[in-house]
Amino acid sequence: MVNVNCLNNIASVGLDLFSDDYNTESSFEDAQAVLVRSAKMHDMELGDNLLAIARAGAGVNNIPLDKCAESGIVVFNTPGANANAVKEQVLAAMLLASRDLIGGNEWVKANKDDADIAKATEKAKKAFAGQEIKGKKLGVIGLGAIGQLVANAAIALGMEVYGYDPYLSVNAAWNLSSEVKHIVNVEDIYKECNYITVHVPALDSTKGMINKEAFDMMQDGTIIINCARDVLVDEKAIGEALKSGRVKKYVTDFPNPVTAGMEGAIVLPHLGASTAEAEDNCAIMAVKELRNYIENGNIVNSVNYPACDMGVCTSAGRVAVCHKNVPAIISKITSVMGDEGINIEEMANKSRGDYAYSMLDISESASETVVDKLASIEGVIKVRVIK
Ligand SMILES: NC(=O)C1=CN([C@@H]2O[C@H](COP(=O)(O)OP(=O)(O)OC[C@H]3O[C@@H](n4cnc5c(N)ncnc54)[C@H](O)[C@@H]3O)[C@@H](O)[C@H]2O)C=CC1
Ligand SMILES: O=C(O)C(=O)COP(=O)(O)O
Repeated sequence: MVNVNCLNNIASVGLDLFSDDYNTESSFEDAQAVLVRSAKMHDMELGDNLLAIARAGAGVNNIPLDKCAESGIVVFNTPGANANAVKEQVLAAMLLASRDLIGGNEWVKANKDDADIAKATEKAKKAFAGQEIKGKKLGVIGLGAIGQLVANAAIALGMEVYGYDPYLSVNAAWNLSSEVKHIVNVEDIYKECNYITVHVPALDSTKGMINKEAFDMMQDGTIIINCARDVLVDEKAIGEALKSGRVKKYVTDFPNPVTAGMEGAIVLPHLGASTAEAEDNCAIMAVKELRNYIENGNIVNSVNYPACDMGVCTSAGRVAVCHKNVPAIISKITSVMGDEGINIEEMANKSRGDYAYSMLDISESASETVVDKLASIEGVIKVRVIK
């Protein structure tokens, strides 16, 4: 039985994909596999039995990726599975920041008992007049799964779109409308755009990237949308930019003690991925990734170990080894097999930064002796007999 712990609510359509060999009611301490959304895991004690964590979503800043890699715990996310939900929220955010629909609706609620509300409406409405997004310039910072959908949708809505992503993958570039203007210096976005939306992960290199210097370059009345992470925007600086009129509206998906009451901000309670469709997509992808890793040893969509996929094992045995990415370790692993008279029928080795992963399809199932010998090699972190 494989113990699975869910740190957040995970859509049942995903959990239903676990076979009877999985117990999805496990405690965290006893779990071999964990499913998580936004629960913060940095201070959690990671058990020796824990093999994998799947983030049903995109952002992994709530998970201690290096600590997991060091312990041979493979962390997965679900790239793109909630991107459309966030794209639709960004479109709504641009419209909410452009038309005072929230203020207008509040006025209606406040005047609901007025028998003459229809007449009063025609006088009051000028207070809620807005602007159109068609023809305006939108800057998209980060053109991954979400950014590219936002950019393409904005083109379809008649906006002029500037896109910035120095690490853009070739696949992502293929998906991007040719009408998106390729920006190589992010300052051009700050200087030129009426709307700016950010879609980068929270990393040391991106924290506070939208700061005072950025606001100083912007035009008065710029609208900022942040459905990525609060830490990307310097909150003191945006508070001041809202006061001065440099920024007209800040739409953020991340309430905190600073943003929650910020004048000029529209603050949403982290709803970007909260659609039935996105929750189902993420749960299905996360469970499939976990099962593929637990049952076959394959790594697909990991954020701390390399991709490594040998399909379903057709040999008599398969061993998977999480190890450090250091010289001579592969020859030590294969020597153990040779010394034990085991034939390696197929093998894969992949590395990612300081860590690597080897899978060996072998002529017999690895014995305890083989596992002990592999585990004692310096730099080997975790050895698993898959078959
Ligand atoms: N509000 C919500 O509920 C949700 C928020 N998110 C947030 O949105 C972020 C992006 O999500 P996805 O698009 O799915 O991720 P992704 O990994 O597909 O795209 C991120 C993009 O950012 C780019 N990037 C990294 N550093 C950059 C920099 N300094 N400047 C410009 N571009 C940079 C990368 O090259 C990549 O193309 C997530 O990391 C997460 O924090 C994601 C899903 C839901
Ligand atoms: O996928 C992401 O990065 C998100 O921010 C979504 O978070 P959630 O799964 O709604 O807690």
